[in-house]
Amino acid sequence: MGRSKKQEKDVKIKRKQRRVLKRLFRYSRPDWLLITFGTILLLGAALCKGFLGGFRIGIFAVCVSRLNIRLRTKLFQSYLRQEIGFFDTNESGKLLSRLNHDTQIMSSTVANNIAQCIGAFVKFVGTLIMMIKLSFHLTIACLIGAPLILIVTRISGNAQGRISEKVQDLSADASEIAEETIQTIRTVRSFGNEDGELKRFADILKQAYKASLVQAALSAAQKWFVELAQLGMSVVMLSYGAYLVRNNRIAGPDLLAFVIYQLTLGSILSDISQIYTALMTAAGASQSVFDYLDRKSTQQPNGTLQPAEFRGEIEFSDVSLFYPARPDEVALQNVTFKIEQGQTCAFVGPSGSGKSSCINLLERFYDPSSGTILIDGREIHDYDHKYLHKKIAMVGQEPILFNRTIKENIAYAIDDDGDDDDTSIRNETVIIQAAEQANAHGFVTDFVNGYNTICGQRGGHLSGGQKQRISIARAIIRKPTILLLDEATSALDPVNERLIHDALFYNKERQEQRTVLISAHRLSTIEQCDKIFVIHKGQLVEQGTHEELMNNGNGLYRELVRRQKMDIDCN
Ligand SMILES: Nc1ncnc2c1ncn2[C@@H]1O[C@H](COP(=O)(O)OP(=O)(O)OP(=O)(O)O)[C@@H](O)[C@H]1O
Repeated sequence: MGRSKKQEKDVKIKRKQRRVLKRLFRYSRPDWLLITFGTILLLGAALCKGFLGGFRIGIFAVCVSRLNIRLRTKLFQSYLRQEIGFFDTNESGKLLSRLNHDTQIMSSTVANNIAQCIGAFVKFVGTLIMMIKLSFHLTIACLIGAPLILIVTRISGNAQGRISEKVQDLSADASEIAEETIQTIRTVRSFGNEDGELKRFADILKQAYKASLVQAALSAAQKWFVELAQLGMSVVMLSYGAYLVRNNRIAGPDLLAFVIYQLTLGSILSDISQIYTALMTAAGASQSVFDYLDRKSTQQPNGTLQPAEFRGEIEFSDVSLFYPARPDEVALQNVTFKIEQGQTCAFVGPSGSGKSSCINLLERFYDPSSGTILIDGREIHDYDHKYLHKKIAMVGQEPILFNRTIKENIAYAIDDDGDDDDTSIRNETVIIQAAEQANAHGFVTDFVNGYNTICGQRGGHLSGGQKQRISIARAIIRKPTILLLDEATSALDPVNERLIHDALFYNKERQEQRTVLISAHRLSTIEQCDKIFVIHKGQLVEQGTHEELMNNGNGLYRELVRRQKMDIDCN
């Protein structure tokens, strides 16, 4: 019974409220025009706010993407301009982490905080003006703690910037480990060392996590300090405000308004402090990116020479080389030799003696530390970069193919002057010709997809010998005047090796005048060379034809040949 009484009472109250509301509306009826106008304004404002808010988010998203694209393109461009020594000392995983990860942090933080920074600044100035208008003395009292907040923010922001730099470095190290492990997964698997690599990776991430904890602690401490300082400022301001009211130097309502402004200013200062910290964190992440962006290649700039005639004479004059990664060890020492146009010459010598280094210098992967390299009597760096690499082609010790079709890999060296049918038919013909010369046509046509077979990452879908032959085809398709072969046929069986050597340089009458330089361990393959250079511990110790060198009783070449013959006989 009691319950129904309570319900009746509630119903009565609700009816009363409704009546009051209806009455209120009735009273407002004369102002319906103004109310309608106000409602329209309200809706309009809400719509505008929503529209502008959405627009703002969209615009900043676009800004982030544009900034990111610009940064990444510039950074990638800067990488491509660096000398090869740069890549010897800066691991690819690190470079990729900078390119993909750090640039993302930079662009998103900067683009998102710029607007907030400007907004906070405008609000700060506006609020300050209003406060000064209400009471200059109170404003001064209120701002007494502000410099302290700014100083602490600055110190903490800078420290967080440094930590952020460290975290980015560590995350680049982790990328490096992941990249290296994935690239070398066969070796890792063959030693069963997956756990070891995982541990290396996780240890670095743990270090990054520890640094992030310090960063989080700093940021929390900063927040507490700012809040505390604001509280202190409010206490000072209120005590002083009460004193001013008591002495009739400020009206009570003005003090109330001032308090509201002061609270607003406090939250703006807190925003500014957070924005500063975020910008400093971005600055930390940016440091290495900017270091790479600003880095100038240490290699001598390329020249502009593009002579109509390129004969292919090579001359090393007192050339020494110290690799940037090992600046204290000499790789080549005072090497001097001359190779005439069209000659086929070979570098021989024990492993690590400096054969590839000579070839690296001719590719301009490195500049000599001293001495000069002349081609057709002109210093190698005087030639235009593209021109030089059209005239000089190289097949390296570990030929790398792209993860494209065989056709595309061989055509990599062709300058496409259009994609019309004529060009592609012409290209197809030269691709097959080059593959035939490199003794690759046979095995390529045996594949189900022929020239459209995908080679896999770094050519991983092909055997070592197949990779070498595709690389040779890619090198000779340009009809280079100088051909550098650095152990380029080492993975082939002797029959195939002989066939390629015959096709490339021993049947000279079939060839255009081409200078060929071979670095080889299998000495039987280079006996017919016009000149053989014997390199030992970075020095050129002998040179001559096979017969001349064999006649040198104490010569290193004769000794190397003897040892190889013994090995063959023993086997
Ligand atoms: N990029 C590099 N950075 C630092 N040192 C290098 C680099 N490349 C080669 N070296 C060093 O230079 C020396 C000569 O190496 P090079 O590759 O020219 O020898 P090589 O005669 O071609 O050896 P191999 O017959 O084993 O291929 C070696 O001591 C080697 O360790």
